[in-house]
Amino acid sequence: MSVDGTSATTMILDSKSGETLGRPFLYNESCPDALPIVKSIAPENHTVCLGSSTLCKLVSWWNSSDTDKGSVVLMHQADWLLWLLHGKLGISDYNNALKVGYDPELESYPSWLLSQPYSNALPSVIAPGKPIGHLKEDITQKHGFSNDCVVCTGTTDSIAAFLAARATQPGKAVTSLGSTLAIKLLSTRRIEDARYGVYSHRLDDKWLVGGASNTGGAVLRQIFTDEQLEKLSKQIDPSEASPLDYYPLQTAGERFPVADPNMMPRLLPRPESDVQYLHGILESIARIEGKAYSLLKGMGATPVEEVFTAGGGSKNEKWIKIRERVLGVPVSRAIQTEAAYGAALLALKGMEGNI
Ligand SMILES: Nc1ncnc2c1ncn2[C@@H]1O[C@H](COP(=O)(O)OP(=O)(O)O)[C@@H](O)[C@H]1O
Ligand SMILES: O=C(CO)[C@H](O)[C@H](O)COP(=O)(O)O
Repeated sequence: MSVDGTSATTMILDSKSGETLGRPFLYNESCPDALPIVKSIAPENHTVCLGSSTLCKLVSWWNSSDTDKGSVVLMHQADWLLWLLHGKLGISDYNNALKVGYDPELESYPSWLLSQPYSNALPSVIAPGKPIGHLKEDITQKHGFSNDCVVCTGTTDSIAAFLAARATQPGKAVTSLGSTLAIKLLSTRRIEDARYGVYSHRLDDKWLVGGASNTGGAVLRQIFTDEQLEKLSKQIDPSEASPLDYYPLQTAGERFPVADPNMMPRLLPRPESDVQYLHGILESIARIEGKAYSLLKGMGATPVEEVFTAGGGSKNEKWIKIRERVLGVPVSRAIQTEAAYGAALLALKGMEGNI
């Protein structure tokens, strides 16, 4: 069994009682108060040098909480859910731990992080899909699971979506069109630059390069119901380029392909026709996606050759055609569009490798 969760969704717990110390920090939440401190200890433009990084959330909590800090542990959303299943506190994977500063190439935390006063709060890190232990007995009995059910380390939601798409060759990519737009491009070369919200996750001996924008389905849901999206999309001609130019965001702040905490949403002027309005929004999100893939190519990543689509937006065939026109490469719906399918494949891989 394994779990995927939104990257950088962060919880601080008492490492003795397991009680949470304060509220969780959500994946797209920014802690600008901590950014100057993090930039002063990390290498220039390192992945953690984003206000929404897990390390910024840890530093912000550490410097603002009056809680006794003698026994605290940081956990990510997936780590915490898995802990409820296996009962071993403080274990993470090198995908979820990337944004707190773990180096998946060195397979360790860097010295500039281990020398910090909060380094004892950092979780131990193993590869995704590695067995941690059996399900807790109360869980097994309550839910009728087999006694030999093993819980494995997890990953982040957009990496799980990539795994679900079963893309294995460099140049293949998965765009997750969920609440947000998250991009994962399989590359032989690792790249990162916090100025653009670009980072690389390790996938065995290759790199999943990309980032996560704050644009995406959550903006659509603010304006249209899913039923309206389906009805209005049927009336869109995807071969026609929309003249409308938006930057669809729910609130101020963008993470990728531009890291700007002050970027304002742009969703006006609104035309009379809802069909034209939706067309403009879908096309504008496609342009952001295209800018992201061009940025990754310009930074030296393997150029994108084909894009598979995951998430709720993958059901929109007209949007897929708009994106194919804007990106200039084949775009299709992934064979499995649910990230959870990728988490299941990770658990299967973990068990096959350990039987
Ligand atoms: N027909 C559609 N066209 C475009 N987007 C859609 C359509 N139906 C649902 N969505 C979008 O899919 C999103 C939900 O996708 P999902 O992958 O479940 O998101 P998440 O897991 O990030 O919450 C919603 O924000 C919604 O706007
Ligand atoms: O936007 C998000 C969720 O919708 C997360 O940031 C997403 O997990 C992307 O992060 P990562 O690239 O580390 O998987």
